[in-house]
Amino acid sequence: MRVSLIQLLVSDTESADERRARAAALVRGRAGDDLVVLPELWTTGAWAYDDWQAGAEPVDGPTARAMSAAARSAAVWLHAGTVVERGDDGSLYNTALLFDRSGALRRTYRKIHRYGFDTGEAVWMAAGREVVTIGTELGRLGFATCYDLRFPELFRALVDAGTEILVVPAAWPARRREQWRILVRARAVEEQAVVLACCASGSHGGMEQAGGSMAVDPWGTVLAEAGAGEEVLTAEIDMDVVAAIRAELPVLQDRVLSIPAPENARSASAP
Ligand SMILES: O=C(O)CCC(=O)C(=O)O
Repeated sequence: MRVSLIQLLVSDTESADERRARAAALVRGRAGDDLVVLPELWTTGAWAYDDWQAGAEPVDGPTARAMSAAARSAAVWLHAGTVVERGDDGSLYNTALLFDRSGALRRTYRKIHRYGFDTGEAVWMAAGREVVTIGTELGRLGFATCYDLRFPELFRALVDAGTEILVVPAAWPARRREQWRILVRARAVEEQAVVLACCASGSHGGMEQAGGSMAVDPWGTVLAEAGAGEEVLTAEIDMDVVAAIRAELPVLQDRVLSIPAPENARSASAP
C-alpha cells in the first residue's frame, strides 16, 4: 500500500478558499497512491478560534465537495483531515471526513477528546461520542484526531473493533514535538498497528505547529518522517506486518481485563 501524508502549511496569510484549492491540487497529484491523508482543521486553522464560527460547514460543505472531487480525480482513498463541522443541532464539532476512490463520503468521525482546557475546542466545540472504524481493501482504518493520541483507551477500543491502520490528523504544537514522536510510536507498538499521523506545519493564530508527520509500522519503526515545513510524505507499507507481529508477539491476547481498581481510586480523600 502506498500512502501520502500531506503536511499542509496553515498560515494566517492564506484564506480558507485558497488553502482548499491548494490542498485539492496536491491530492489530485497523488494518483497512484492508495491512501492520502490531510491534517486537522486545515481550512480554518486549528488555532484560529475566532474564525471557527464563520468557517464552520456541514459534512457536505465546500471542503467535502472539493475533497470528494479530488479523491475521485486521483482515484485514492482520502482521509481529508478534519473540518469545523456545524452539526444539525447547531453545535460545532471537529470532524474527520473519509472519501473512497470514487469520491463518496464513507465515514465521519467527531473528535472525542477536545483540547484546550479552558479555551479553544474545550469551550467552543461539542465532543464526539462514537468510536469509528471502516473496513477497506487496504485494511480496517480507525479514526483518532490529535489530542486523542493522549488517551490510549480510545486506541484500544479501535483495535478491539478490528483496526489495523490508525489514521491521526493533527495540528500539534511545535514545542511538544518530542511528545508527539513518542505518542505516535507508542500507539503503533501497543496496538500493533500501522499509524499514519499527519500534522499541519507553519504558524497561525500565534501557534507554531510541529510538522513531523510520520508513518510508523507496528514494530514502532518510523518508515517515513517529515521535517517542519510543508511536505508530501510518501511511504510504502507492508500490511502483512500487522498480522505477522500479532501472531509472533500475541500481546493483545494477554490482556487482563479484570484488574480490580485500588480502593482509593479517584477518591477525593485519598492521601
Ligand atoms: O495534546 C497536545 O499536546 C496537543 C493537542 C492539540 O493540539 C489538539 O488536539 O489540537
